[in-house]
Amino acid sequence: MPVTKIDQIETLILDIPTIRGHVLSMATMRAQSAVLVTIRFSDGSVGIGEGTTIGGLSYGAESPESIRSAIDTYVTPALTGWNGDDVNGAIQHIDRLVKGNRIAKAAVEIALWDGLGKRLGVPVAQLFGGAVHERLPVAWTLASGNSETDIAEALEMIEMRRHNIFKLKIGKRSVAEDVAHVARIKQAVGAAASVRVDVNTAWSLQDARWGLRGLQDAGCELVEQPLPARYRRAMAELTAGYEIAVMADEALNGPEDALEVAKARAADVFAVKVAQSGGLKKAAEVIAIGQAAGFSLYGGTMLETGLGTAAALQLFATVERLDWGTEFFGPLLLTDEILAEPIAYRDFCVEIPKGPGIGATLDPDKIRFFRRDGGRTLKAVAGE
Ligand SMILES: O=C(O)C[C@H]1C=CC(=O)O1
Ligand SMILES: [Mn+2]
Repeated sequence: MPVTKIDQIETLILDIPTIRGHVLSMATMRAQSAVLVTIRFSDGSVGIGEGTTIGGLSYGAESPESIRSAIDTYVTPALTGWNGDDVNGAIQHIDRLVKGNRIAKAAVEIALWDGLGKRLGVPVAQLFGGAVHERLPVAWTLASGNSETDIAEALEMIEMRRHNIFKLKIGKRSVAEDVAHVARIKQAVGAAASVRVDVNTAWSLQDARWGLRGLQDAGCELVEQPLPARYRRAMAELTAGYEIAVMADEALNGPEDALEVAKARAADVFAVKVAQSGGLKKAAEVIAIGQAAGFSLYGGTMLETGLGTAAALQLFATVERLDWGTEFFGPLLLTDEILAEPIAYRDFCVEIPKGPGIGATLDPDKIRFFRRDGGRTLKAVAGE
């Protein structure tokens, strides 16, 4: 049988508005920008992948533009002509040629797994040993910037049975204001929901000591990345010092970071993100390190569209225990769906898409409409 080669790798940026302003400590999102990767193979098969970050360069070291340019300039020439079935060889080759740029690598790797799964007629979960879940619990992020709006949103989500886990984005206001905001929301939802917060690295150790004490007294169950990613010793101090669970997010850029965080006991929980880990395989390694070191796990998102979300679901469907559930709600934050068949959310869970590859098919009209080079301006996309 002839080898199935990588013929072409195409990239484009999609700008899709969010349903409301998403207020994070480092940026307010009004649109999400996703890099879509399409790999065409010599047998006519196609694989798709997504590389997405949050708030331009305000979340991490990669931007939509840098993701696209890293792929076009360095990854594509190195992989053109490569055996498309040799996903491991392709990943290792790129790792030797390109340092960092984990989100760019993840986008290409997802498209490679998708192509392989489609050619074999199996879901990507099968390539990782098989799914052990059909659905996973899914959180929603309350980040309108206003307590009353957040409360109304939370109550509506509980009523619809769509979410009963809420992650509140804090760190923009003073610690005292944030704690009061969290307490108001927890009081409003009561025992019907789990309330957690994400500080996105905004606090100093001093802020965090007051913050964690106040949050746990308010009934908040978990605090995500209160301190900058490099502050492992201070994160370890917080982890040991309070009952509230501490979760590492920005600190986890791949398996090497996972090992360091584990060694330092610099969290209780790993938020595992496919993009930040550098792909599905690397995310599986982060998960393995977390499990081996006795950490709890959580499926994290970069607020990907349905495409990146479907890819993540393929991996997390294979994980035995996700004690803190997942936050794979990205498509629900966007005004429009780019998949021909949307990912299903019901009974407080997200369902693992079925079908070969990552289980996602694009709606070509939506891609045409939202592509950045389609002639529309970012401001028009955001409805300004
Ligand atoms: O975890 C983050 O920092 C990013 C993200 C995940 C959910 C959300 O609302 O923002
Ligand atoms: Mn986070």
